[in-house]
Amino acid sequence: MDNRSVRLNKKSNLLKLDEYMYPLVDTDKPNVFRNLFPYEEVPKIAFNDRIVPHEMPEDIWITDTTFRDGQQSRTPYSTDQIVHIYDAFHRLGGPKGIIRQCEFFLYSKKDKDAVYKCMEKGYKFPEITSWIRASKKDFELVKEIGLKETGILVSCSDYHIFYKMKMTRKQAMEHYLGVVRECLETGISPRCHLEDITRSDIYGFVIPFCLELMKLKDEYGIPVKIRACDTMGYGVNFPGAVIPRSVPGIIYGLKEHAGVPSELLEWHGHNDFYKAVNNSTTAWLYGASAVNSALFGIGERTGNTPLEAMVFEYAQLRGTLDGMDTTVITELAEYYEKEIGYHIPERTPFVGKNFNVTRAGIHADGLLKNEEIYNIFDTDKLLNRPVLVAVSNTSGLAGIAHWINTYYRLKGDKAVDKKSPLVAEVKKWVDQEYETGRVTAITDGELEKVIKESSKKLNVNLIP
Ligand SMILES: CC(C)C(=O)C(=O)O
Repeated sequence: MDNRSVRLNKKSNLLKLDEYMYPLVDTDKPNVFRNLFPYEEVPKIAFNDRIVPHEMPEDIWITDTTFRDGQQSRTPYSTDQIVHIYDAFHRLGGPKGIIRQCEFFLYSKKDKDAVYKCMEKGYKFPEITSWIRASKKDFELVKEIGLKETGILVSCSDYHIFYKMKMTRKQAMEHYLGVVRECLETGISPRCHLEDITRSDIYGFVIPFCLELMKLKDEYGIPVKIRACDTMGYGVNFPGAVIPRSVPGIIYGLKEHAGVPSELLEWHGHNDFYKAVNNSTTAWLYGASAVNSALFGIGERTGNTPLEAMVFEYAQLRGTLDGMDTTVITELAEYYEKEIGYHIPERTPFVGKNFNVTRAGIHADGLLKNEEIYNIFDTDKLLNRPVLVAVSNTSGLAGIAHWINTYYRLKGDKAVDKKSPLVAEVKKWVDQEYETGRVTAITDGELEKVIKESSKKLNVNLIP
């Protein structure tokens, strides 16, 4: 006789044997997956060829950690800067709140001031949420400020449990459940940050732990969120890769075996292996409603999933921007460069100075005939960034005129053409440069200088 109990799978409406109820596997020694992470060698990606089905939730959204993970890795923002960026996120995310939440530290007076000032805006989105030390006093503080949810660190790999916390899995789980219960007792919804999930024992620790968390959710009738943190960027999205590195495998396990509903499931990625964006999109595709990100990817070490990238991933997967105003991304990039003094690397997609600049003569020639040939989309319309053709020995008068018009945003009767004396003067300088043996590209700064000098010489005032 088979004594295992049965439970209803809400999705398929079929009764399933509780063989999928995973007990905690307490161990004496940490499982550090030496086969995948030999430390003195490059980590390995192994396959078992188990294929996980796609299951993108009906609603997906982006959450932001610019003021938490982002700030951890750079000079803190001033209160005014935080309020400015929060305001921009509100406009960028649009009325449907695709940028759903922003998380804030609550440690210092400055942190709290920023929260109060952002709350004063009265915006529905992004919701303001917090990150605190997991203590009763701090839960009370969250409540006092008037927030509904807080992040709590529940590191889940044996690297953290054994080496950092010096605990066993059982002790760690009991400790975390006690903290989560305390949080729920205060009436605050906990967001459990499962740090280092891509090096953790998914079926021996993560799933049994999340099953307990879901029980607490039901007991208190308060949402308990699971944030799967790929702390070291080890996650991969290749079909058939093994857990704990497989993003589809982790999301599948959390949903199907721990019973975490999509709307309580969030992915938090890091970019150590250049995979942050793809892994986050993969988390959406396999059933997490939320992906956590930071503006321009600014976060610990190589950074987090860039928020602006997920805006464009959203639009590509959904076929609509759903009310997001993408031109705010360009405003934010200018604000970072001019007001915050943060230099965005030139080749950064969507925001770098050169992201839509064509340099090669042959490409520039195509672009001048029809910009769609070498531009990813209408970057002028969507990002307020007209496509730019860099000036070189092959530019010709038309290329130089195009550069001047786009760089200085001259339109209509203000625009110059190839008959303009200013254009001829600049071309004279460019030709001289290459005739005297120059082999490098001409920079924007050099052109600005020549244009300024030529305008003065010709006594024209075309440039704003
Ligand atoms: C500290 C934790 C929550 C984190 O940000 C991460 O795992 O990346």
